[in-house]
Amino acid sequence: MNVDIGNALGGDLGLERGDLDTLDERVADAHERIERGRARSEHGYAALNLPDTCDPDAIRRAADGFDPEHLLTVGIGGSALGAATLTGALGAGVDCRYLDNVDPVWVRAIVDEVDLSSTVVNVVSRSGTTAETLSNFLVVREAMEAAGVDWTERTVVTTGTEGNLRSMAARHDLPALDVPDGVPGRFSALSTVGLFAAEVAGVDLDAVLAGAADEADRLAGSLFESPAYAYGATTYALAERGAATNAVMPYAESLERFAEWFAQLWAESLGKDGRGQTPARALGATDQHSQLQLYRAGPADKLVTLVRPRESNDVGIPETDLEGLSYLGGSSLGELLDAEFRATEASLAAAGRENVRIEIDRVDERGLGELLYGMEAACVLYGELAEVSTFTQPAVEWGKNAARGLLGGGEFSEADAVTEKRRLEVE
Ligand SMILES: O=P(O)(O)OC[C@H]1O[C@H](O)[C@H](O)[C@@H](O)[C@@H]1O
Repeated sequence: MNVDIGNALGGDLGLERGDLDTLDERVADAHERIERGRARSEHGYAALNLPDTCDPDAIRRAADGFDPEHLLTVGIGGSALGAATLTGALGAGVDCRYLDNVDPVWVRAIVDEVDLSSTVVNVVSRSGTTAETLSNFLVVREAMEAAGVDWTERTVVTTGTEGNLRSMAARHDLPALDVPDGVPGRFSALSTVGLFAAEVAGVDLDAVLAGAADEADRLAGSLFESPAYAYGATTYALAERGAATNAVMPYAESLERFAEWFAQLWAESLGKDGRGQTPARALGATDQHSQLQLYRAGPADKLVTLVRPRESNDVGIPETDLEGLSYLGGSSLGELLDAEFRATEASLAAAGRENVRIEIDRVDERGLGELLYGMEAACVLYGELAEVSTFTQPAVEWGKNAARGLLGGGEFSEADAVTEKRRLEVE
């Protein structure tokens, strides 16, 4: 992964090279703290050891013998987005669907659409208690029974060492993968959680982990020596100067889910104590024709993160004698995309709007391993610099408790707030 922070300097928010030189002393301290956490496998920091600790053979064993047409991953948040990112970018072999919402119309449509007799279901929940995931799984299980499909033959469970799902796996003798200790959901893409779906979809897990390991080897005590830390430190420094939003804009359709995964990582990890940076999702070149207006000419409170592969397959643009379009003929869609990318980057910089360029060589296993690991390490560094508790999500838990209380799942004081809702209705 290559990170170019040149356009983060000298813009409207006033970040200069000297500021980064000063910040670098704090990066050195933060790096030491991170390395200490990794050495002791502390909660959260353990995620940065996954390139070494993840056992791809265990994942391959769990997937062995399945050759499905469809893979239905039932999970939400960190239990779906890592897998969705990897299979969205790399998994061409199998139709991968993610039941990560409980919209009844949508769930019913998916369950009706797939051939359940040729589907593998991976139910994923670290806690084993997430209402959306368990409810969706019960719906899928019932649909399989109704279709005469033995769900116990087609279900793989990924969960913690205890909880409802673990007991169900034991009761029905289902293949079960462990969510590793100390790895929060949004940092679990490079574990059993993200990699089972990838394996079923034909992704080379060793190459993903090798890419991640390369990025891990590049963590160092200076932001100028580590691409991941360059990104983490720069985003932090810009946020401190008013970059309240970080718009992540991959220039590859296959990386669209990456922006979604990044949004959870950044929002849930860093949105604490009145601090944080709002992740926005954009896609190049499509969103040049919509959101870019705001990014270039709206409030100067944003950073745009442009992400792209350096190489990809290309499609030639046929010659045309249509007036005014002949310049396109003989060129290619790849050249057009590249020109759009560089033009957007320059247009933001010319308007004083900070942007960062992140590149991987290709959208392949190694590139995705580098990118996912690099962003996780960047996030952990940002959290250290901002002094927030990166690996917790109390605000999310509050909402979960309130919903559970409303559904009669126990006494939760948070549910009381629902009845106290302020109203000012206009009809
Ligand atoms: O894996 P689970 O325990 O089902 O959790 C799934 C998701 O639920 C919560 O809302 C957390 O905030 C997320 O970080 C987590 O990824």
